[in-house]
Amino acid sequence: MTNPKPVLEARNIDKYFYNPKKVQVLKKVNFVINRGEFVSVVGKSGCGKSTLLYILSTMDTDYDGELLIDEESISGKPQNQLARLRNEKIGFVFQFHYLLNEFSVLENVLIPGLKLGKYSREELEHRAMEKLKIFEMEDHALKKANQLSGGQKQRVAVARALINDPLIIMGDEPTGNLDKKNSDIVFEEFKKLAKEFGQTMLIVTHDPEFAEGTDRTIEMEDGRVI
Ligand SMILES: Nc1ncnc2c1ncn2[C@@H]1O[C@H](COP(=O)(O)OP(=O)(O)OP(=O)(O)O)[C@@H](O)[C@H]1O
Repeated sequence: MTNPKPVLEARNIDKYFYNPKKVQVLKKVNFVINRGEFVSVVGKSGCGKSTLLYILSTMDTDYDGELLIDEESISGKPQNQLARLRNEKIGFVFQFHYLLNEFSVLENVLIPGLKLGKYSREELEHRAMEKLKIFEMEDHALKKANQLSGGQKQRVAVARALINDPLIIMGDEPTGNLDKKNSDIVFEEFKKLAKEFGQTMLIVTHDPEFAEGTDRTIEMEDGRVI
């Protein structure tokens, strides 16, 4: 067995909100996600899951403790460096797909690639088609995003998250807005990414079935990992 390689590490993360009283919503959160792990984060509404994901995804920098991505401490880095790191290393899938309706499926998938600027437009189109194929969406590539069903849109959102070959995919309730049938389909796609591609993923979910299908579950209660 090769040694596990840490992709994401939270060390003693504390987070406070002032509304207007000071409230601590994350309390000494510690964990490591290793390469190839498919991990879910569960816990009751209000326990701090979204707050944690916001910090882990480098979008919220106002916390105490340390965050390491790819074995590098990123706490205290300037915003422009964080933006680049996010684009390069993290793929996002949210509850709502956030596709641009007036753009084609193909364009939606390649946009984060254009932003990163590592590949030419031609290469990106090729890569985008490859990602769409994983989810059997390649035949829809030239449709406008608003011509797709909810489940199809979310599959495109997952393909988009993969365009820059991220180190880790983070999801906030990626099946939360879908009916049972579509949520099952999207969940199967996540499982396929884990099994066939060894993609590292950290997914916040309310769905116990989804959590059960992941390699490991991080359970939160009142701002702590239990
Ligand atoms: N911007 C904010 N200002 C003040 N308090 C906040 C803010 N955002 C979240 N909170 C509080 O922080 C706590 C954790 O919220 P968070 O959204 O992280 O919970 P969650 O576990 O993701 O909940 P849910 O499952 O309902 O999405 C809650 O008590 C919430 O009211």
